[in-house]
Amino acid sequence: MLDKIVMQTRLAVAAAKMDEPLAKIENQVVAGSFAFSRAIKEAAWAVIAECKLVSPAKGTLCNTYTVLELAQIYAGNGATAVSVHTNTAFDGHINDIVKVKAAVKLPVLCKEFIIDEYQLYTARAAGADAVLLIAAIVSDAELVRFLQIARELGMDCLVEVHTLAELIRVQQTDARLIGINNRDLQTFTTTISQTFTLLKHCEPDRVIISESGIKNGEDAQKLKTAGVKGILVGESLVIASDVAAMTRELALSGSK
Ligand SMILES: O=P(O)(O)OC[C@@H](O)[C@@H](O)c1c[nH]c2ccccc12
Repeated sequence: MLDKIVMQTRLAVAAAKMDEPLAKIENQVVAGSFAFSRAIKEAAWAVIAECKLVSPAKGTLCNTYTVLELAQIYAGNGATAVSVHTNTAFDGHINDIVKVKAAVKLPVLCKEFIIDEYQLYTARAAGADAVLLIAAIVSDAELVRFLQIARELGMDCLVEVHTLAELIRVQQTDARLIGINNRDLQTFTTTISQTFTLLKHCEPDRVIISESGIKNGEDAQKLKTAGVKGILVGESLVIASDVAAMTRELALSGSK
């Protein structure tokens, strides 16, 4: 699944570059102000709420709300930041970032499969405050380079790991924000115990976010107690019968 998405992303980036060369986008880019990491550090408990309408494994998750409506519900109910999928495998589009940024004040994370620096520029040009960098799909050299470019663009990186080997690689860089993905991107199965396992190996000065498979306030509470700074939640929010109430549950249970 991951390989297929990455391959399609490479093709999409190549096509986008032909359409709009990097030189052109570079002119439109205004540097950000690291609003994402600031919001997370200032929060006692950070909830990054994801607008995820479609998943490649499960198909349509939500057709009750648009990306914009979800972002507004999250913003009104205690979320710290909003995550917006821009990859076509999740039915996302880079313009969704533009729309969300125009409507809510919260910092926005661009949820992409970043394999080329071109995507860092398009994310920032759309207004993203942060991007996801998935350790499994980049080399060590790319990771360092992407972190550097994002910093120059005033954008934060949430660097995602799923295994101990990836965590060790990432902790050799100066990445501050590390996301432990509870989902195995090869099989798409999730278990929050992945966070408990890897947390023991995290250096104290890294800010850790637990990602995926978080079902409710009880899971959030356990993760907070274990020592993570926050959570990234998509599916449980978008399938909830009351999205606003679920957002509040996740936000409040972590601060108990
Ligand atoms: O919907 P969930 O299980 O709450 O997960 C959200 C988020 O963590 C997930 O969308 C995600 C995190 N990293 C990824 C990388 C690729 C695809 C998806 C993801």
